[in-house]
Amino acid sequence: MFRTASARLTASLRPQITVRSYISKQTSHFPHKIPFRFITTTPIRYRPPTTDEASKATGAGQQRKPSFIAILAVASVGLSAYLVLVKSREGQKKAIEQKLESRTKPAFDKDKYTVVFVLGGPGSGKGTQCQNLVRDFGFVHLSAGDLLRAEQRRPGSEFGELINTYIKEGRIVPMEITIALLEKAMREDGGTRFLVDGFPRKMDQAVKFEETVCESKSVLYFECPEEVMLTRLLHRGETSGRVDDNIETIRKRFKTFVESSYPVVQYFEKKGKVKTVLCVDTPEKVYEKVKEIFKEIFKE
Ligand SMILES: Nc1ncnc2c1ncn2[C@@H]1O[C@H](COP(=O)(O)OP(=O)(O)O)[C@@H](O)[C@H]1O
Ligand SMILES: O=c1ccn([C@@H]2O[C@H](COP(=O)(O)OP(=O)(O)O)[C@@H](O)[C@H]2O)c(=O)[nH]1
Repeated sequence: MFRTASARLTASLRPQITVRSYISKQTSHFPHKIPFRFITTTPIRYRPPTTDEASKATGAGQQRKPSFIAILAVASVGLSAYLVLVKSREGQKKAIEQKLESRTKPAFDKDKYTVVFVLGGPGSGKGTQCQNLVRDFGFVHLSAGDLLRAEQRRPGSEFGELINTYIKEGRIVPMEITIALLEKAMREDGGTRFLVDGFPRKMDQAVKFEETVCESKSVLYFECPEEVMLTRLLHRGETSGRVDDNIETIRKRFKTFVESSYPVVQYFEKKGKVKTVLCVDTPEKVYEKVKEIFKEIFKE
């Protein structure tokens, strides 16, 4: 990480040094002083050097080797910037942690707010079905992945690089960040019925969210064979522009799902909250089953 930050800094500084020294040489030596190679013993009429000759004489355009001191200076600037970023990121993470720790009850009362967790492997169709539920049941769709990607793109975000790294590696972003984003989105929306899509993906997230934000009413679980999810994700990857819709990251996401996320489904199963839908059929057929389940749970 440090290397990347300092390398980027070096890269961004290097052209400026070259351009600046080129300009200062241009103004101090040319045209008042004629470069040495244009002074000859035979008197000739002065002709201004061509751009090519001038640049050869001044050394502009040539690859300069940065001195050791310059490299050291750039590296230490890079390191300091990186340490400041880490300190402020850690500070912010700690502040969220403390805020959550200090709560004695969830921020949202489960009798006034309805939270349904929508779980399933990557590419099982969670997002697709959530859109149908928003249309027919007046739910607000909160995709944890979308919220993380938005935070990653937000200019000035302390977590942008960290989120990008976790997503690219198919790992689960530290829970404080995701929980804070979900809670903020719930507050800002002002609705009362939420589909929390793709979260919780790990036991610590499940426990912390229910303790501090809101207890879930139900869990919708999309069961899907890996080969089917793989085909869908590779197809989605052709247009999604997502850094994780590629074969290498997809394999890692499957592993993370089996090791960390499936235990969450089992945890809620023991509590009798899970409704499972097999989703190898067409989106329309899958939705028929989902709709029946929602009609049953939310009949009013
Ligand atoms: N039942 C389905 N049959 C075929 N393709 C589907 C089905 N459901 C979703 N898809 C497609 O598969 C891809 C992954 O679906 P998506 O809803 O984004 O999954 P998830 O949110 O679980 O990652 C998308 O390109 C979507 O259009
Ligand atoms: O609570 C979450 C939800 C998502 N992610 C990250 O976001 C990626 C994409 O998740 P999303 O739900 O958008 O897509 P899916 O994997 O379900 O297709 C995951 O692989 C994780 O790296 C995370 O860290 N925590």
